[in-house]
Amino acid sequence: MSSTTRSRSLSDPISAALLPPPNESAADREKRLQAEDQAKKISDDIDEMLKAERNERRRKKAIKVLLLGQSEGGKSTTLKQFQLLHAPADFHAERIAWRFVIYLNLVRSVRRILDAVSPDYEILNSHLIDDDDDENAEAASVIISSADGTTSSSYHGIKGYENYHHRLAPLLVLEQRLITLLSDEEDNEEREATRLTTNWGGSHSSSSGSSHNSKMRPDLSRGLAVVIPQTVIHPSPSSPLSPQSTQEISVKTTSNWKKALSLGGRMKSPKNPHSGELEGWWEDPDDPVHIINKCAPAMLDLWKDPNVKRHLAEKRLRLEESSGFYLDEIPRITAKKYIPTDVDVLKARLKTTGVVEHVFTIKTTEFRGLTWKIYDVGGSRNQRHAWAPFFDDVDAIIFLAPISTFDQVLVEDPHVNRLEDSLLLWKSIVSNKLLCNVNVILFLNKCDLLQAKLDAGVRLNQHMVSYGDRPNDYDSISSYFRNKFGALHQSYTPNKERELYIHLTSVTDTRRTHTIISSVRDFILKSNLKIGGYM
Ligand SMILES: Nc1nc2c(ncn2[C@@H]2O[C@H](COP(=O)(O)OP(=O)(O)OP(=O)(O)O)[C@@H](O)[C@H]2O)c(=O)[nH]1
Ligand SMILES: [Mg+2]
Repeated sequence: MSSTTRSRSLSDPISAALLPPPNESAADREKRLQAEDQAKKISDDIDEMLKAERNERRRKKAIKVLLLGQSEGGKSTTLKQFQLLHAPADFHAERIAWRFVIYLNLVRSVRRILDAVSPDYEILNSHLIDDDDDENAEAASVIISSADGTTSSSYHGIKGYENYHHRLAPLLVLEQRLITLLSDEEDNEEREATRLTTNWGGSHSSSSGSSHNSKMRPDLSRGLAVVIPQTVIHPSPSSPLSPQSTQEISVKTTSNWKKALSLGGRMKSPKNPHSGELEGWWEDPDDPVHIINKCAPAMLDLWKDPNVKRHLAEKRLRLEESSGFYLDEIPRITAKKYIPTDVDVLKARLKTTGVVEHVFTIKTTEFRGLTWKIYDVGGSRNQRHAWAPFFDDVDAIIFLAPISTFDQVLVEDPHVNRLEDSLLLWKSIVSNKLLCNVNVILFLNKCDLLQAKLDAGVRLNQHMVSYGDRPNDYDSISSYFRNKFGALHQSYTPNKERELYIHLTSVTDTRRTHTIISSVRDFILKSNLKIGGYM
């Protein structure tokens, strides 16, 4: 240390105290400098130790992120993207298990079509028929006779309905089997929950699941749910449909379903000819693929039938925009040796119940490995009570608002517009005092579906009067939503310093989502370190 560094202002009492004594001898000076050097070394060592300790603490502390938003908003899909980016080996190891969910999603789409073109559909919806509408009035006359039991084969909406129903009946039976497969056989508690959740079992759901990890919080459930239509197997084409036949239901499963279904116990590769082992599921006569594969031509015929298409258009059923849509890829999905691609897994619809914790070790250039805990929650209304226990020590929230849903209603309450629900939910999150210091990142999601909807001529102002006569194009509408959500944050946040980051996303698009996730990850990391005083 040079003496020039000590030329401090005498008005500073510390500087004055540190000044060398007047008339200091050369020997004393040497001694003093040595002592100062030693003191500095000790101080540097302490700094170094503190830094190492801080790094260690930083390494150990998990960053906690909550994924929030309404059901079908894209939370679990965002989580899959995190996994694909940061734990690709795990993602790929689980890929094969998603085959069953994808089959279920496919069966569901087929069922929705069959229901929509069924003669009984009109019975269920007869209260909607406008007497002034000639076409519907004609349908109504058929309905009446159908209700009398006299028109079992006289439905003239789509020709060949009975034939389709007959050819596709095995799929409806398979549905039940797939649900059983997806529930965890080894876990009685979960199996009970599974049974309770399904209406065809005769009882009702206990929904927000039980915890399997005693260390987890009370509401933390590791359960996932397979979204499938309620299983109503029609005894005959003209039998009345259950009013709930197209309702979504959940089957609780544990994370074990992925392991259990990954490659099956009897499958080995390469196989031993004497062991009874199978090379792949396609050699197992009990595997669902055989029914799926056999029904493929009938599925294709149904989906390509111009009459069916016309009926769906009349009923404004745009299956292409619904979750878990695979009808455009029937030959590939139903092939005996089908292995789901990354995109297939991202598109698969699996409803979440409770709160599911996922732990990642994320490596960045700055950190060798930092633990991230990402909580994926169930977004439907009856699941939202489970969110609050996670609010107290969360570092960031990624809120997903699907903006393509402006013309849709909630599954759980058909009187509520889905976008209105998202806005209200957003308002309640951003105004929450417990969350006032939590970073909030907003994903305005399903932008690809928004674009498709606008291309199909759907007008926003017919569903949101406040939009007025502004242009009905993607750019205008997406910035309108950006401003609307942004303004709510601005008005209601208790922390006016909090910056809001808004991204327009389509979280099934891997390349773009990975770029967004990386920037969100770095932002969360930086602000977390800032708050912790590490930067
Ligand atoms: N086309 C398209 N599909 C999406 C997008 N985001 C999600 N999906 C699909 O929408 C469906 C619902 O997404 P999820 O991620 O399961 O929704 P969630 O928010 O987890 O829903 P809950 O678990 O019920 O709360 C899935 O089939 C996804 O593949 C998107 O941006 N574009
Ligand atoms: Mg989910």
